Amino acid sequence: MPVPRRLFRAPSRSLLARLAALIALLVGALLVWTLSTVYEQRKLMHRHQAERELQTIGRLQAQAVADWRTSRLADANALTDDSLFAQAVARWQSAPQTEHEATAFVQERLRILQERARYSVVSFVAPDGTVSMGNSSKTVPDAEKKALAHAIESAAPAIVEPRRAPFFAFPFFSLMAPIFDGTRPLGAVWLVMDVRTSLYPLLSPWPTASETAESVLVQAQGKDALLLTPLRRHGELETPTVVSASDTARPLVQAVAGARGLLYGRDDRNTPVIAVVNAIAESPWLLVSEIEVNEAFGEAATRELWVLSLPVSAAVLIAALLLGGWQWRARLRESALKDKLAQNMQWLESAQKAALVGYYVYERSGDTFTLSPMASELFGLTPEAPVARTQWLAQVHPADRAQVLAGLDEALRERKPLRMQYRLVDGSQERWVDMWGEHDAPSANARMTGTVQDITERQRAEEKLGQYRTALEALVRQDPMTGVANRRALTEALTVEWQRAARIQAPLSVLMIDVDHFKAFNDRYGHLAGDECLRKVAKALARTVARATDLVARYGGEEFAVLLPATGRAEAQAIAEKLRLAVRKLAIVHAASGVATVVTVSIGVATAQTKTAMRSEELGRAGAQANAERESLHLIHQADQALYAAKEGGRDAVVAQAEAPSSTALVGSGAAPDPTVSPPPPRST
Ligand SMILES: Nc1nc2c(ncn2[C@@H]2O[C@H](COP(=O)(O)OP(=O)(O)OP(=O)(O)O)[C@@H](O)[C@H]2O)c(=O)[nH]1
Repeated sequence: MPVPRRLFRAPSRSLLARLAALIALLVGALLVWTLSTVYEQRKLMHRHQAERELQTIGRLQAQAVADWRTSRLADANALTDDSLFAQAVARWQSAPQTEHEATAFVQERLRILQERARYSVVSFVAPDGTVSMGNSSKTVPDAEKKALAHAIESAAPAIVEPRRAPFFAFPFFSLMAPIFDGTRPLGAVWLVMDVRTSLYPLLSPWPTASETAESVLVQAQGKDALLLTPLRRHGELETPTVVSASDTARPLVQAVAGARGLLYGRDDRNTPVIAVVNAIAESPWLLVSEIEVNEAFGEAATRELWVLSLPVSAAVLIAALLLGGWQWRARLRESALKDKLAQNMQWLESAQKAALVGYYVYERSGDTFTLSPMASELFGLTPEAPVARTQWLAQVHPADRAQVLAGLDEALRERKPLRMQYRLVDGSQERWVDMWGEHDAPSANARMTGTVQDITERQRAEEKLGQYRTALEALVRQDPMTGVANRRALTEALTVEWQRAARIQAPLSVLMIDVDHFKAFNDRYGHLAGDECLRKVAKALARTVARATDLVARYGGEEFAVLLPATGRAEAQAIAEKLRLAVRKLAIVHAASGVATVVTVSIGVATAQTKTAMRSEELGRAGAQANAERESLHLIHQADQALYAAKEGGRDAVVAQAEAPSSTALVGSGAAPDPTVSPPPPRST
């Protein structure tokens, strides 16, 4: 029955593996995309956070600087607005030698101011710039002189921006607080503050221990930026430091140019920085707070990268573990399969040994056989080494070699399955093998694989069985008492011979032989003697018929029949006569016979002149068989009638059936021709 084709075919393993790889790739890409998006968002968040922090710091520092500056101005204003102090100064100036009280008052006031507000220098400076009181006695520097003049002129404190000057060993910030006696300028109080301990600390507080964050105060000098406080990396300002306006990338320059708030730029080392610019209220100062971009959120970005790479690493680790596990499982399965295969091979080997079956591979390219151990044992060759065709052929029985070689060549040439049985030479013995072979799929190097089985025992058993069968068949067709053929054998043989005779248009004769007065013989000599008599008669008959194709049969009781193929009427009669005489010659005493003193036989002869072969063929195979059986019986009947006539004629005689008036009457119609003698009366028994 044809196997129905499956509508759905299970996908192959390689397709599944490719699909899994594609899905893994897509999942990986999605994961990377998600993580990179999250990373970018978090990076932005950190940037905003850093920017906010910087803005807050800048604002706080600017406020502190503004407060500081306001305080200084407040101190100066307080002096300028202090009329008592101005009067005391006026008195002191008018009579410095005598106005001790005024002098002391001025000195005390200045001392208190210095100690309270921690000024480095608090001196009174005459309008010409000479320090006339306090812990200095020199002329103030030029900048202070200018400020003094400006302060007197504007009647308000004047500021000299922070700087370093040879007058002091430290960078300082100074104010000139003008003192007036009414409208007359008396001079000014010079307030000097060491900015290292007062102003600088206001610029240094950062919430984190930053390495690159710094704040610097700048002031416009034309279009350039003048540094009022030092850059952290550059140390103390020894000389006025000016950053050129051409250096537009620097936040300091951008601040001077008017930029405020948050901006990005590069520092003097061209390192990207983020800066915030705050103007100091009521002053020309600008506070620029900056930090390297990398420090502001580079680390956070790196940290984020690390954090976000964790899921990726975990995924990769899990994937690696899964892959490893899968590989491990595959290895285990492979090893289990190998064990199973080895076991199966062992079983196969054992089964092959038990069944005496081996297998082989025949490589056409090299004309070699590779034999399994069992096959090698069968052929008596070395196992597992390729065997040349000639070597293999040498093991085949010489009588079978040509046929075996032709069979193999034909199978190879016509790509047919191989099937042959042949003998092998096994020392002095012969062994039979059954060899099967199938071709592999078409390829350049044609291969044939197959089995070879030792069938010697089977062959022997079959031979024996054949012998038994033949013997049995002979027994079935043999009369056990006399040893000649029985009635069944006669009937079969007669049908066959009749057909042959009809085919070759040869005559066929049948003799019916009956022992005369055998009842009387039995009665006289007993049944055992009767049996012996029958055996002797049968032997005599069998001995007397000449040809191998003649068949002597015991038809029943004391009656025998002889089938004489290709024997005409006259010849049959002659043979019948010889048989009759042969029985007589036995000389078996029969005192009770009314015919003779010895046992005699009567013989009826019937001959079929088969001119009807054509007609028989026309009947067809089954019809011819039935016709043959019918005509055979008819022939026997005719012989029997002739025998009857012989008995009637006095016994110990041969009577032939009468010549047939026409051949058709004999074979086709079933109507029996008349015998030469008139119909005999029933035989006496
Ligand atoms: N001993 C012995 N007798 C047999 C055997 N078969 C048949 N008979 C006997 O053969 C005898 C045949 O007798 P009948 O048929 O009357 O014929 P007949 O006495 O031979 O007389 P005719 O045939 O007329 O000459 C019978 O008595 C049978 O019992 C056998 O196998 N052995």
